[in-house]
Amino acid sequence: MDAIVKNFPVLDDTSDRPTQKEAEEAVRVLLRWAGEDPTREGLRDTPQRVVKSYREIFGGYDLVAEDVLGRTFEEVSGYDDIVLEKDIPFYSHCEHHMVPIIGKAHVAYLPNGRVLGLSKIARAVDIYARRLQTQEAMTAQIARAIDETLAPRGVAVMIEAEHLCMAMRGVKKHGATTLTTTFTGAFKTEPAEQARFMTLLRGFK
Ligand SMILES: Nc1nc2c(ncn2[C@@H]2O[C@H](COP(=O)(O)OP(=O)(O)OP(=O)(O)O)[C@@H](O)[C@H]2O)c(=O)[nH]1
Ligand SMILES: [Zn+2]
Repeated sequence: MDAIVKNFPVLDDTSDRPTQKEAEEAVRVLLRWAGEDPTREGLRDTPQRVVKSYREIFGGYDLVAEDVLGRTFEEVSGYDDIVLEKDIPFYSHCEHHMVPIIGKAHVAYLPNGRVLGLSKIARAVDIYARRLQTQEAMTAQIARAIDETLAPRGVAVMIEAEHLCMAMRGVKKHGATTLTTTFTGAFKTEPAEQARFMTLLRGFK
């Protein structure tokens, strides 16, 4: 599992990164390759816009989920039962085709004294979504980041998503959904806890 969970090989030395101008030139090359004229009025600012947009949708490479998840607190009157954040919408891009993956993440954990700010779970989901991904890796990465930062009694992550590389091209199966899960701790070792996670997900759909 370690290979796919490991943080992405984000460039250590930022000087290895192409400049904004080089990235814009790459977009111009793709436009010409597709048969377009990048100098026509409608496309003149497109390379700049694409790079700006990529900066946002691939912004997860510059962020560390563990930093976000590090903000925890324990004043919850002894609450120690399941916390489930469901239907967290996300947009990612598959690493094979760089085409969108559109889905929802459901994330639960069993606290061990400390809890996470609710928004931090969604922020962590976004950090991993805003990288090139496989759904399996993204699921495992979210679970591992929460597991290692919060040290809860267990983490359960389910992702359901549509891969546009399967819908708009290739096999063209629009509407097919992929489900992936990662369980750690009690969710992995105790079937009853895993069943409770599933029931809570189904129960409120
Ligand atoms: N397991 C997994 N596969 C994915 C994911 N996203 C895309 N893929 C698959 O990655 C595979 C890449 O297959 P290749 O044969 O190398 O590429 P391709 O010729 O473009 O394949 P087709 O999509 O079948 O046309 C395809 O089967 C995709 O459906 C993902 O998140 N997880
Ligand atoms: Zn793909």
